[in-house]
Amino acid sequence: MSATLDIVPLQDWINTNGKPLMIAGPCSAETEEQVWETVTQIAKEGYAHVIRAGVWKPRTRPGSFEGMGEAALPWLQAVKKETGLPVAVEVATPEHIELALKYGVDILWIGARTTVNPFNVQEIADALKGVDVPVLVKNPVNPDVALWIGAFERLQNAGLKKLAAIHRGFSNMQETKYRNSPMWQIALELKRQVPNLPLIGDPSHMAGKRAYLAELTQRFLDLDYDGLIIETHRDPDKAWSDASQQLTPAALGEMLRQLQVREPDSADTLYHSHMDELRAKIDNIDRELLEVLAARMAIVEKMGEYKRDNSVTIFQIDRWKQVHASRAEMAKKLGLYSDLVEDLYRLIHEASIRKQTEVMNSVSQA
Ligand SMILES: O=C(O)C(=O)C[C@]1(C(=O)O)C=C[C@@H](O)C=C1
Repeated sequence: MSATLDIVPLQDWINTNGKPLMIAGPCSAETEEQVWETVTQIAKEGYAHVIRAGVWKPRTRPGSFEGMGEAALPWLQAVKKETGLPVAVEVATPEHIELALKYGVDILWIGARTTVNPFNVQEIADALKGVDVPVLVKNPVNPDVALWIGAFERLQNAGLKKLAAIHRGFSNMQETKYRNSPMWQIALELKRQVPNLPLIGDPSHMAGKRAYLAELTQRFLDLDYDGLIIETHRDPDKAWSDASQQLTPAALGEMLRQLQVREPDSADTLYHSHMDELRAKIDNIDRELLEVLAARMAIVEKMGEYKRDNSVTIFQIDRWKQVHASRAEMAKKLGLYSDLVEDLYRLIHEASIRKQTEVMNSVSQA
């Protein structure tokens, strides 16, 4: 599947001089002074193209700081005037949109907990009809590419063309290294289905801890993301929200300087001729791989016919356990990722069962 969206390229609405878009700012706008100090330090560092700050905060449980609301918007207006940097805030309701636009907010984003709900997204889209403002959409908390794309389609139907996606990771049940699981394949699938949609990485919410910010940011850059949104606070440990994932504007500058920014392609012809050779090899290997898979499937089909004609069940647990275990052993010896081979055989087994079910439901030729 793929979706066609009419998107204004990122560089046409924000000039980053060809560099990845960098959105930085505190998790929440807490006080006028905190916003002022944090943003002046960011501006001094010189890496940010946009300032972010949470004004309305969706919190997991009631009772924690839920944002300063409208009172914080003039503070953002003031730092925008002082630094010349555009400002971005999260919106979740038509009222938020009305207020944000009233105070000259330049970029809006829709949070992960809002993207999950098509009713909310539709309300936001309706409120934005006729407004030419860039809107960034965070991935829904559950790993559902179609739901994420659906949010863009709703905004597009309302006439919005300055759109971008933010990958902040996905909620998980158990304790994991990162607060939100990256599930890179979901974001890459979004990019495959909507290639012209800019993709921005959010290492702060993905990591949940400042110690992991650098490695995640490097991953985003290596996967050729178009930008980053990172939380930074003048005094991170005293932040009113997300204290453990923020770092000072100077520390963020230091982190960014340590990163390797690689190019999406090379101008070197030697590089291209080597790559072409290697890609031709991969093309051949993939053809062989698929031919082997087709040969396996033909045997599976034959087995289905014998099972049908002898009234034997499709699923053969003992044989399957044996296949599973022996392939895992082979994978280990070959130095292959064990989860790759496990996933592969799960898919192969599913396909075998599907094929044999088709055979069972067909009439015997005998
Ligand atoms: O060995 C069988 O009975 C098969 O049908 C083949 C196969 C497989 O794909 O390897 C498929 C289904 C069974 O559950 C076990 C194994």
